[in-house]
Amino acid sequence: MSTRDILISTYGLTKKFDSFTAVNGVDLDIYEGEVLGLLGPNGAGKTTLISMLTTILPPDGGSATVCGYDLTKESSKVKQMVSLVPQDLALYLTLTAEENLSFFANLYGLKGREKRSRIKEVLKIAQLEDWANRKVGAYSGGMKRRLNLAVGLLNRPKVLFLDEPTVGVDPQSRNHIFDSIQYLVEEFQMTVIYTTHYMEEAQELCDRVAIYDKGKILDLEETDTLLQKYGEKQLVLDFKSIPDWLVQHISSLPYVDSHHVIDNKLTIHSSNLLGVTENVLSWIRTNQIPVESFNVHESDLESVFLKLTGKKLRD
Ligand SMILES: Nc1ncnc2c1ncn2[C@@H]1O[C@H](COP(=O)(O)OP(=O)(O)OP(=O)(O)O)[C@@H](O)[C@H]1O
Repeated sequence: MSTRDILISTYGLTKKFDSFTAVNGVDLDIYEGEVLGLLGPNGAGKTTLISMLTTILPPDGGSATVCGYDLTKESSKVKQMVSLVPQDLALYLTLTAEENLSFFANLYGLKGREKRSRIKEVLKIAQLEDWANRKVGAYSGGMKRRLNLAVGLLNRPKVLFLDEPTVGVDPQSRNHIFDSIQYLVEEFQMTVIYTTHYMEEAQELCDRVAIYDKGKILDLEETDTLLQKYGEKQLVLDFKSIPDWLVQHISSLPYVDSHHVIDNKLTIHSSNLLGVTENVLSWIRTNQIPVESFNVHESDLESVFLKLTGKKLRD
């Protein structure tokens, strides 16, 4: 349990579109200065949840506080504390990055020296200083996303919501986005809520990950804890053909928790991947059973998601 301050709390937060419930009674505490991953497939309701927390959509049920302010009764205060970097790009392609930022800075009421220094600051964070005077139409998809992030930082939010910021982004820009997030947390103790359906990103970037599906949080823990609770480590062996006696004997070997056979592929689950691999391979060698190939799979958030929902993240 963290001793850090809770910055956002939701209680039964709900959003419906006609008879369809997109967010279904979400209870959630988010700590100050953490990067929280909201990991779920397309259509899980991630955008809808963060749209409510940034006052873009009104909830239909439940309640929430953001930075101590009530989400519905004090929505204008909440608005000053948060920023949402949306999936869709809201940029003017015929203007330069600096002109785009100037336009959005005006909307935030920034003026004069403060406006100029804020624009400089966000261009630096997004690592776009060298491109500041180029028309955005000439930018790559990844650079546009970084500029979108820069726009979202103009009001120096306490809480930054990033909605799938790396979809369709080249690896270099993805790394820039990750660097920017780490800088924001270290330099400004910013709280970041990061939605994604890429488990590698959640695993790499986030302090805690909420496994989210069908508008519900199924579990929320540090990544390592999720992996320990639900992760499956597997040894997969491919044979030309599998003798029945082999399958019958395999469960009696040390560290074999469970196993199954599909076609000529034997999958063994174990909490001790090294132990099971040594034992199974040694037994197979002793019995001179020809193996076509073998693979070991460490547990990852994909297997956590599979365990909790019965389906893959990107079906
Ligand atoms: N304005 C709307 N009217 C009706 N249904 C909506 C609306 N907005 C979202 N939905 C539905 O709510 C569900 C959740 O959508 P949401 O965009 O929140 O999911 P998501 O997890 O962010 O996925 P994606 O990454 O695909 O956007 C989807 O089934 C979507 O079709």
